[in-house]
Amino acid sequence: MRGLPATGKTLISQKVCRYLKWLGISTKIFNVGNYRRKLHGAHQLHNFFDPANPAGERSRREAAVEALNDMIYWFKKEQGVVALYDATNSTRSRRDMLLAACKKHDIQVMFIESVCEDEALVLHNIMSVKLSSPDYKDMDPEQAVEDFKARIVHYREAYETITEENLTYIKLINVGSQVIINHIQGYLQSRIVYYLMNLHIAPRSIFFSRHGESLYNVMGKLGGDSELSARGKQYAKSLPLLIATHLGSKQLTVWTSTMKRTIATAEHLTYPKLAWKALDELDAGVCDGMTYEEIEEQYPEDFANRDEDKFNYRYRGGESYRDVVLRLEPVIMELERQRNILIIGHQAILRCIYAYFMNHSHEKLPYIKIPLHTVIQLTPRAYTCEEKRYKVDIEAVDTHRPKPKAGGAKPTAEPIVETPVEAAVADPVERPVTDGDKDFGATITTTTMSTTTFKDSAFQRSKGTHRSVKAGATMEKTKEIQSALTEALKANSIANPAATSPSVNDTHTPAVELEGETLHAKVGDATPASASASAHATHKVTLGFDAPSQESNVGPLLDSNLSIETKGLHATPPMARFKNDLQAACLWQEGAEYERTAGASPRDPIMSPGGRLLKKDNWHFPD
Ligand SMILES: O=P(O)(O)OC[C@H]1O[C@@](CO)(OP(=O)(O)O)[C@@H](O)[C@@H]1O
Repeated sequence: MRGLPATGKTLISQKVCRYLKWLGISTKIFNVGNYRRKLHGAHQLHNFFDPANPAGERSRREAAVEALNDMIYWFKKEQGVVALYDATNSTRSRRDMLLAACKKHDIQVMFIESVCEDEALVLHNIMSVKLSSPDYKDMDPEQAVEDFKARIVHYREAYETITEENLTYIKLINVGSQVIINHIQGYLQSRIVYYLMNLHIAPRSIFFSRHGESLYNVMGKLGGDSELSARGKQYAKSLPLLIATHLGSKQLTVWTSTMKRTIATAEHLTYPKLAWKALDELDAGVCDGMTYEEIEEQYPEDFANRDEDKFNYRYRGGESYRDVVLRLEPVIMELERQRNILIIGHQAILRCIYAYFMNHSHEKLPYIKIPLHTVIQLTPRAYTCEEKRYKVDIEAVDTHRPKPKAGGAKPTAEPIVETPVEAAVADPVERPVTDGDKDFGATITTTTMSTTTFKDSAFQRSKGTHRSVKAGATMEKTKEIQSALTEALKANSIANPAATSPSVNDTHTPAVELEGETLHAKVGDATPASASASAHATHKVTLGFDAPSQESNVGPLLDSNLSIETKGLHATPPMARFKNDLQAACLWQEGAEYERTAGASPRDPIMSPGGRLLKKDNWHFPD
């Protein structure tokens, strides 16, 4: 970070950190102010920061060096991916020190400079965050403001803005009203730039509500696309008054998913509406339309795996919470850009979005309580979000399944994350449907979002560090299997010189295809080969990747030609959801084995019990 005191550096650091961690990228803030307070005590008055005060200068440099050392240690020893070095870094000499240390340890540096010429904004920042800092604890507020202003003057005397053309930087002028970017390279840097360009500090609230109770909720079934129950419809009618009570006359846009239950819940709201495909509920794949009990009975191993690591567990033919986070990334970007928004969504979806704003870990995220018939209002404050919950007095089933206790015991009644209801709203009031309301059905538009594909090498590495131990073990096992397979395929290739070549679309496309009973694979540098397998046998399906190009440098975690076998994994079969998504392949976990039914037409669509079309159309899962 770079910038004079009270220009929003800490706020920016915290937001970037929260965003990257939510995406699963190992990120940490190193705040030099905290090191200074620890080494030299809080309560330092403005002359400590005077560039003409050599003792102060030495002490401040000492704090900067300590923070820098810790940061480098974190990169090296804890496999950190993005560190936010939060300090003014206002002089060229401090910048040079930082650059030299990072270069020595092969760390790329991107400067984020915040320039704020708006005096009123700086004063607001001093009042809202600086006065509550330990630096001014027990000091008269007026005196504290004066002291802080004098501190800014000292920094301004020595301030040297970045002008070096060879440095990577983004300058945010007056909270992004002007943005200058220089030498931005790679996926992560451009993602951060895009994120920063979307931020604003205008006051606003984000409201969340699940759809009204659905018929499937009443039956305890997951997913599907069912209608609202009678109580759910009643909740939909109560929403306009509830929202108006807490929003007043401010403008609002309503976002729904493309599923019937969220669209029906928004029916009586007279604000502009938008239906996002990206907001559709977590896809439970073959379990879509089942109850938890049915899943436990029919897929006991999967059921246990999900309880063990709910964030990473991916339903057969469906999604994991991790997949959903990635799919929601464009929604988060848009939310940051927008003002007042009401999202009418689903349990899993709202957990992911709520976790982003409230900074919850991936472990806690899938257990966050988002009850039916409750509106949650989040209002961003200086470094946090203020939360209010309004529970509507219309009964609804409880769909929250808490994390089971270790040792296979039944779920505890205690959720991991539960926010108390802070405010309740009066009884819902029915309002007659007006002509204006009816028109809104037609104004709903559908935006189809595609899954984000990550290509940045640092990101790939960070995903690797988040693989569970099990997944790591799988990678090891995979290498063994790969070499055995290589041998088998080579032998087959010699025995069968007419073997056909697999189709390879790009460098990250799995170079293995199943055709009828034949597995085509490209292994190593060997000529593409094919291997036959006998009918009715359980097939081991192997994914192969072309060697990553030099530039993409996916690092040591993904060897070229690494294959991943689905036996022992419960991931989506290859070439289904993430055809070109290398990182998704790294996240597969262990689970049950797939079987392929010989003779089933590869083109026969397979529907989930809840009526969702399963995407891997040539696969059959054991009953
Ligand atoms: O991840 P878990 O806790 O199973 O919750 C997700 C489930 O919540 C449900 C309800 O059980 O969401 P919703 O009714 O909000 O669409 C299911 O559709 C979905 O599969």
